[in-house]
Amino acid sequence: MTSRAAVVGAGSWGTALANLLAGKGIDTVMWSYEPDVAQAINEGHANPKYLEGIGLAPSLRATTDMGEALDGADLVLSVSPSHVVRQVMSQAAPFMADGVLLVSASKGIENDSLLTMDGVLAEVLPASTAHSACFLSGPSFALEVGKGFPTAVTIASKDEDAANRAQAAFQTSVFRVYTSDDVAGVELGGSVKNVIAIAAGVVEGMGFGFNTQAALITRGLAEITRLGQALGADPRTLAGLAGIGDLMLTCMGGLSRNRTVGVELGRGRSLDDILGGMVMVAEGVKTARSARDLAHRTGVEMPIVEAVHDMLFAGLDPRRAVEQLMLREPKAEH
Ligand SMILES: NC(=O)c1ccc[n+]([C@@H]2O[C@H](COP(=O)([O-])OP(=O)(O)OC[C@H]3O[C@@H](n4cnc5c(N)ncnc54)[C@H](O)[C@@H]3O)[C@@H](O)[C@H]2O)c1
Ligand SMILES: O=P(O)(O)OC[C@H](O)CO
Repeated sequence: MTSRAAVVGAGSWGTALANLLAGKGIDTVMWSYEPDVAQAINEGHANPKYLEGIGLAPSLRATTDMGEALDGADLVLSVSPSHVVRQVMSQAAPFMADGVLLVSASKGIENDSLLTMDGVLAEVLPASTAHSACFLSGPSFALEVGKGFPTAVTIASKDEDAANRAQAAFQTSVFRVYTSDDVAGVELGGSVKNVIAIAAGVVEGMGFGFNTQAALITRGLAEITRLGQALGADPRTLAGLAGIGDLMLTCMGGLSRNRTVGVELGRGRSLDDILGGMVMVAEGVKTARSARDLAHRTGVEMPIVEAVHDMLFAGLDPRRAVEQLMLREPKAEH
């Protein structure tokens, strides 16, 4: 049973999950990159920068000292933006005790290495810790978890006992946790849906309607499933919470940062301008590069991912992108 948790990352998701653990009576300490965030959590029991309007458990503490955050922890939650996970968890590794339960809740594919977080963590953590690592994903806006809205997620691990322990640590009456042994499916579903959500936002920003959204979500899932299968994922995972579940939430939910980036792109704003005005991370932007590169490497056709990449990084006009997708060579659906 988990008695002491360290949450490495004090953004929206780290704060919501740390608050959930602390609310269960687990002694929980967060590591924050930003001193003002740690101060707000310790003194105001709130994180207004990343989780506005949510009061936090008074027992929840935060520090910028990694050793202090990890001291005595039997569960470590890695929940930084994916492009800094390698660096942050390398810093955390020397403070992690043998046999610690490592849970990762970040969603993304690293540029260049093209690794999802399981691959990144395997390179920076001891083999035994990485082998039993768990990956939490599914349709879960931090703000709604913070408000206690009923939510369901999947935790995948190659180690069944570790998955069961992580399930027990996070399960509450409003946070239902399923287990899975399909790490690849859970990781790829959670990462590539962010790229499709940017496309869904573009469609919204251009003023199109439900027909276009439904087509995009369905064909987006086909791309995710094709890539997943090429990389060893179980297609049933992609038909579950970490696949279609999270894809629907992120493509349709107004709280999504990725969808918001797309809406603004569709309205004609430049990427630099959009990102310059955002405090939080939109993982789909960097993952668009990685997903496109993975598609090329595996020979998997991913035209929506390709279009998002080109709108973000190659100046493709959204109107032209839609036209190109609609006028691809006619084909059978499956
Ligand atoms: N927010 C959500 O609703 C949600 C839900 C599920 C999964 N996730 C995933 O959780 C991960 C974390 O996202 P978030 O939403 O909590 O982040 P966020 O955008 O709310 O906050 C960004 C965090 O990154 C930190 N940071 C910035 N630069 C850093 C650096 N150089 N080194 C270390 N830390 C740095 C900031 O201090 C802050 O804690 C992402 O992979 C995201 O996809 C988020
Ligand atoms: O706000 P987004 O787009 O980063 O999505 C957050 C979560 O991944 C939803 O499950």
